[in-house]
Formats: sequence, C-alpha cells, structure tokens
Amino acid sequence: MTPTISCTDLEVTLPGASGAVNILAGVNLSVAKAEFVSILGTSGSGKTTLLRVLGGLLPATGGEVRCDGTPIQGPPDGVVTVFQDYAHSLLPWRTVRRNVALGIEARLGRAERDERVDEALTMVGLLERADEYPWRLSGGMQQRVQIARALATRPRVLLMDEPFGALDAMTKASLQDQLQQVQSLTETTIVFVTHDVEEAVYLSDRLVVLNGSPADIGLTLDIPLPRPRHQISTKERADYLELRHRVYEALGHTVGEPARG
Ligand SMILES: Nc1ncnc2c1ncn2[C@@H]1O[C@H](COP(=O)(O)OP(=O)(O)OP(=O)(O)O)[C@@H](O)[C@H]1O
Repeated sequence: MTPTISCTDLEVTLPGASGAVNILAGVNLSVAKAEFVSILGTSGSGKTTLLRVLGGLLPATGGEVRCDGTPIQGPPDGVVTVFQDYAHSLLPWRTVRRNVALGIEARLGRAERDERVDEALTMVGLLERADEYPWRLSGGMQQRVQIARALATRPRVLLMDEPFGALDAMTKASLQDQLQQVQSLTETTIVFVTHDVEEAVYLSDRLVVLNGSPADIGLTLDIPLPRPRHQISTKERADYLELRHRVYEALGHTVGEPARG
C-alpha cells in the first residue's frame, strides 16, 4: 500500500556559521495511514528538521519526500503541523472559536465552518470555552485549542513537534490520552517529535531514533502494546518496560549512568 507520508534517501544541508552543515543523510521513513510514529533523538539530532521537511516547510537537499505517493513541493493539502509554542500560535484578539476557525474560514461556508469548529472543540473537551479569549485559558487548554484548530481542517496527517513539551506531567498525560482517543476516531496519520521516551513508547505504533552526525535512523522499533492504552496499567506491563529500556539504550544511556541528552 502507498504510504501516507514517506521520505527516501533524504538529505538536508543547512547553512551554518562556518559553512554548510549536513544535518540529515540517508533517512528513509514510510508512515502508513492511521499510523502513529514518534521521532526521538538527542538534542540537535535533527528531529524538527525532519518534521519540517515531511511537512513541506523546508526543502530537502537530496532524496525525495512523498505524500500519498506524490512528490511534495511545499506543504501538501491535508498535512498540518502543530508546534510546542501554543502561546505564539494563537491570535489573542480572536476568541477560541475564531482561532479554531482560522484554517477553514476562507474555504468553507458559515454553517459547515461552525459545525467543524464545534466538532473539533468537542474532541478536545473545550466546547464550553468557545467564546473566551485564549489568554484566559491555561497552557494545556491553549495547546488543546491549537490541536482543535488543526483537527478542524480534518487533516490526513498531523505533524506534531513536541506538542506537550511545555506542559506539566498531569496535563501532559491527559492530552496524550485525548490525542489517542481523537486518533482512534479520526484515523489521522500522526508523526510526533518528542524528547520523552515514556511518551513515545506510550503513544506510538512505531518509533524511530535519529542518531549520528549527519543523522539517520539508528533504531526502528515496533510498539505492539494493546490499545486503548492506560497511563497506569500500560506502563506497568513488562513489555512496555522492555521497550522503554531499548529506547534509552539507543539514545546512549546505560543502566546506572545519568542521562546525556
Ligand atoms: N534554519 C537553520 N539554519 C541552520 N541550521 C539549522 C537551522 N535549523 C536547525 N539547524 C541546525 O540543525 C541541527 C538540527 O536541529 P533540529 O532543531 O532539527 O534538532 P532537534 O533534534 O529537533 O533538536 P532539539 O531536540 O534540541 O529541539 C542543529 O545543529 C541546528 O543548529
């Protein structure tokens, strides 16, 4: 089956302070429809760069990126990126409802737009806050508004760059579960960048670890944990702990040694 999003022999070179720097080399990744794939790697390994290239926000300098089999030359229709920085992604002079409508208001009539916005806000549990301004909401709620804005476009692919990285542990856990639920309803394909090993194992069908300089994929790991997953019982399973152990090792940690990155 044609992957929903893929890259082949991907190479990315960016300008650095003392000349061009080869950030990614020989990266091959195929993500199937409705699959949840996480990208892990130490700081600076190129995770965000890879996500931006997959989203058509940054051109590849070598190799190819395809969406539903078609080479991409810019952001493809139906592919939406969600960033960590929710505070700067929302427009403070627009209500929550009007922020969520941003991506669809130019192409949909009023009735359909309202329906989509209500649907997206219901999915993230914020319908009752629709008429407030985002700056009156907590950080976790603001990030849910950003996710609702992406969902209102009914994306085929969500590219998420550390979307829960700035949130406290409880809010993060609750948003992880909401995201799982939304994905099971919508069958959206998700590529998710994170620093958090537990988060990647908990959410993913498969994860990849970037390493080396230039980076390529050093480890690909299937996560066959049963769904739906639960914050306590899934994380107590022996297979969860074994998978988590393998990822830490791939990131360069060994038992009894402090984290390196
Ligand atoms: N626009 C740019 N121009 C030049 N170099 C860049 C640019 N963006 C990123 N880089 C460099 O590319 C490398 C990879 O950066 P990237 O942000 O993709 O890493 P990352 O794995 O997402 O890091 P982190 O986990 O710290 O967010 C870094 O060395 C960074 O300095």
